[in-house]
Amino acid sequence: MSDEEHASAPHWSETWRGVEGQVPAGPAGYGAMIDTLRTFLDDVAAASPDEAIVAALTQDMAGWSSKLRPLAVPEAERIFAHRRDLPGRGQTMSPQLFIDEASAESVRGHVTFGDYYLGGNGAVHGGAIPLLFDEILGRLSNAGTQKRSRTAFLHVDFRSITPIGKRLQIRGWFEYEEGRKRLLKADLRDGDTLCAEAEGLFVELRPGQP
Ligand SMILES: CCCCCCCCCCCC(=O)SCCNC(=O)CCNC(=O)[C@H](O)C(C)(C)COP(=O)(O)OP(=O)(O)OC[C@H]1O[C@@H](n2cnc3c(N)ncnc32)[C@H](O)[C@@H]1OP(=O)(O)O
Repeated sequence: MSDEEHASAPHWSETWRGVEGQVPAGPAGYGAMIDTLRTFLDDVAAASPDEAIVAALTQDMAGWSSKLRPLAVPEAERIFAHRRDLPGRGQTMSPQLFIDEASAESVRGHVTFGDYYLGGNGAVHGGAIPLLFDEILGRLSNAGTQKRSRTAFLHVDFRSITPIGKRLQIRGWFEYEEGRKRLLKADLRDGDTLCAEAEGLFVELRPGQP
């Protein structure tokens, strides 16, 4: 999918676009590069390569690292994880989250964990699921306000295995706000099956707090 198609696809609602503000300009094709990287990581995880492939791949990857290293920039100028117009914010640490509907109070989306996120026996790794919840609730907590917050705690209950390779539904919503504290909840479902649910406390940062 091209960057232009990403931008017009219904994965990122106009509502969140409005409340999250501007996204950094990046080179054309950045989203497609990240998609390719995701597919690559899934392929690496699923493959059993021979010695020749391992040697060639190691050399190719080292070559790309030496091209990228001199291009490193300070955090504020980075594109990776800052492209909020792309599913998964243009990063590969957590799975590609598609936002289907969002407001300042709630969000609904879908996600498919690739082979890269496998824990064992077809189930998603138990550390990847809190990452997804932190991502969706962290964004929701900050949607609609200039007052940024950080996760103080994130409680996750794993209710049944989360399958690899299936399109799953995720929801997040505000429970209440009390002073600087914002309590949010989320759940992750495979059709009618509840896979996991989360409760997170997000605390609004004071001026100057990192
Ligand atoms: C392009 C980018 C896109 C952006 C898109 C980004 C999406 C991803 C977002 C991910 C967000 C993250 O993962 S953030 C990274 C992970 N989180 C962190 O690193 C946070 C580390 N912790 C901290 O910095 C701090 O502990 C804070 C900010 C959370 C709170 O410290 P503080 O500001 O000094 O506040 P403090 O006075 O202690 O607490 C305020 C109130 O909250 C309560 N409180 C505080 N912590 C807790 C706690 N763990 N459990 C219960 N209650 C707590 C206190 O009792 C108090 O209640 P009362 O007495 O007032 O009733």
